[in-house]
Amino acid sequence: MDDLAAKKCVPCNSKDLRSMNEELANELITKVPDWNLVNEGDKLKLTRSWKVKTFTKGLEFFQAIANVAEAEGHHPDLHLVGWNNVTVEIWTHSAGGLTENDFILAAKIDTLDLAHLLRIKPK
Ligand SMILES: C[C@H](O)[C@H](O)[C@H]1CNC2=NC(N)=NC(=O)C2=N1
Repeated sequence: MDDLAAKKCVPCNSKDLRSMNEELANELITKVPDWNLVNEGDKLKLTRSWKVKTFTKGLEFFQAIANVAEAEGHHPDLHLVGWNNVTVEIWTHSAGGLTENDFILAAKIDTLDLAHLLRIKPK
């Protein structure tokens, strides 16, 4: 399975875009091991959480992700809770579940250098 981060998302309005089954999702999640595969009432999603240094750095974090999403035409759900807790959820709304687009977006987000925005976990 080639490098997901090097791939391009396909338009979500293509008629043959179908959500994948859990078996394939369990295979693909190994390519983005820092993400969680969650099943929310039979809808599969990818999620990942971070702690940011400040509320405004959380917004910078969102902007960096938004730039990737806009370039791909594929968008995550962004949550900033309790001023410094960021959670990103990714799924394909038009397919009602997961498609390869979601894993591509997650892999591209993982290539971003956002360490300067994050609270370093105490060892
Ligand atoms: C026309 C365009 O492809 C759609 O509106 C896109 C925009 N971004 C999207 N992002 C996600 N995550 N799911 C979608 O179904 C979706 N649809």
